[in-house]
Amino acid sequence: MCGIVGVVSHNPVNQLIYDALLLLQHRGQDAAGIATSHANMFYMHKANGLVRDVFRTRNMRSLQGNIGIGQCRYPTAGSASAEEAQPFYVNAPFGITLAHNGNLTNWEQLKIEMFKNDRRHINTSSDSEVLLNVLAHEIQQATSGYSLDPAALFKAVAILHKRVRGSYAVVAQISGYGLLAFRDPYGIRPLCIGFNDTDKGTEYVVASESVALEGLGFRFLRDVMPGEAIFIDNDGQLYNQQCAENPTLNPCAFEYVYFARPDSVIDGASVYAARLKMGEYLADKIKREFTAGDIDVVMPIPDSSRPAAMELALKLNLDYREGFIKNRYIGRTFLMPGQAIRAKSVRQKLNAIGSEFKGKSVLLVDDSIVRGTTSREIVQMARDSGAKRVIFASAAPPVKFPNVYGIDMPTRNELIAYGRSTEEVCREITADALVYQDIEALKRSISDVNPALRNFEASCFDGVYVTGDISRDYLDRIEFARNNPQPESDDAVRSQLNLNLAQVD
Ligand SMILES: O=P(O)(O)OC[C@H]1O[C@H](OP(=O)(O)OP(=O)(O)O)[C@H](O)[C@@H]1O
Ligand SMILES: NC(=O)CC[C@H](N)C(=O)O
Ligand SMILES: [Mg+2]
Repeated sequence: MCGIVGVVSHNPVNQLIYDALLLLQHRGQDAAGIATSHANMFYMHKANGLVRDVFRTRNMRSLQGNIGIGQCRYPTAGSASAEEAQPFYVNAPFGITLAHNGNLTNWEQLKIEMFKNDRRHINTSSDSEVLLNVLAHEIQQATSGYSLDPAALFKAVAILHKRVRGSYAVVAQISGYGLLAFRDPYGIRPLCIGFNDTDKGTEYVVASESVALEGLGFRFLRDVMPGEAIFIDNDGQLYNQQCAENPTLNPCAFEYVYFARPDSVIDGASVYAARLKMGEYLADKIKREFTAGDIDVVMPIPDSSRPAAMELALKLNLDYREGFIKNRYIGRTFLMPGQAIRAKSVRQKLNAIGSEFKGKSVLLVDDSIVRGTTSREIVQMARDSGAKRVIFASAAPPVKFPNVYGIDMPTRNELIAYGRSTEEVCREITADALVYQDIEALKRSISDVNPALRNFEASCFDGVYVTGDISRDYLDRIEFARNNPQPESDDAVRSQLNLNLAQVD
């Protein structure tokens, strides 16, 4: 669930892109990169690590130009090696750099096609490098002569939509021309546009979340529509075109549950308001399943569950207390690579305030339970602190199915709710009782905020894959690949694990 940003300005963009990446850091903690362009030259710096660690003053100085793109990465395909940090670059046609949020489901097939038919060599196992090469090839095909116009770019994106499967929100920079941005025809991953009027003319930002626009002092213009492409030329002129034949909007429900920042608005729905609604619907269910007196106090598991837990407590007329304090220097554990570091980080990240638990029946609320890493540790911490009874509630339904659209959970067995009933999950996390949100209530939580949103990509909850091309065979294959990693990518993952352990030690 990477964060991407593209800026076209009348002034240098390096600091703007850096600031936007800091605001999108919660979407990807593994690697970060920026590519700018000036006088037909690209300047790029990317590496493994958090944004604040990747860019030194000397790197920032070298990133010249009034146009550029950036990305913070949470790997879902290929490996976590620095070679697969983004943006990616190809030198022809024109010179293109690209940053991608999402996950392609036919990238292996495309990689073979690219080599056999299009004579393009792809040097990593990143789906995003494949995506860039498809784009480059189609721009080459759509262009006649030496110059490029928006119509040719839109034609290239239209053909790309036909070749590429999966989810993709993209920003790409074309040397000497401008910034191209587009979103897959199902609108799975978010992408929005912001603008700022200056005395030199309008400048634009395209970013994964509206929080990045606001943080830069830009105003929200609109979301990029599913299948739509936007082109902003170097002079700041904006062009747009619908490039898909049957676009439909199916935003990822997990963005609203966990990934996005609560202060973002995605596809017209405030993430914060949706999380409050999740708390409200979950409270209704708890009211049905418990009697007054069963619960003394409601506590959130920081950070992401806070709005839901707060609203739930309000609806149940119960005390809301902060029983766990988060270490602000530890990142999001779910996004960390490998189970060992995730488990270690939960204890480093959260610490209980003993007095809040002693002799009480506590209702712990989290936004979701995925692998159960957090909930297992937290229930134990509550008990160690003297809780009389520990009830756990999840503002999202059980996560039972692999995700193939940009959340790194390709194997069923890693999901604690796979093949288990609610009672069995409850036993696994050693809670006294467990309540999950219902899937319909989750969807309603988002639709209530924006009634125009009726369809969602919610495959990890309901097993429905909106792109329609995900077979049982495909799921078995990605599961096998994850359980039997190639020796090279094994090394890359190990070195990344060490790097992340060094960060948290
Ligand atoms: O069942 P699990 O596999 O543990 O995954 C779910 C947990 O991971 C996330 O927290 P995270 O620490 O990533 O980030 P947060 O601070 O935004 O809550 C999420 O909010 C849950 O707490
Ligand atoms: N989470 C994402 O958006 C990942 C982008 C891309 N699939 C990668 O692995 O780099
Ligand atoms: Mg959490």
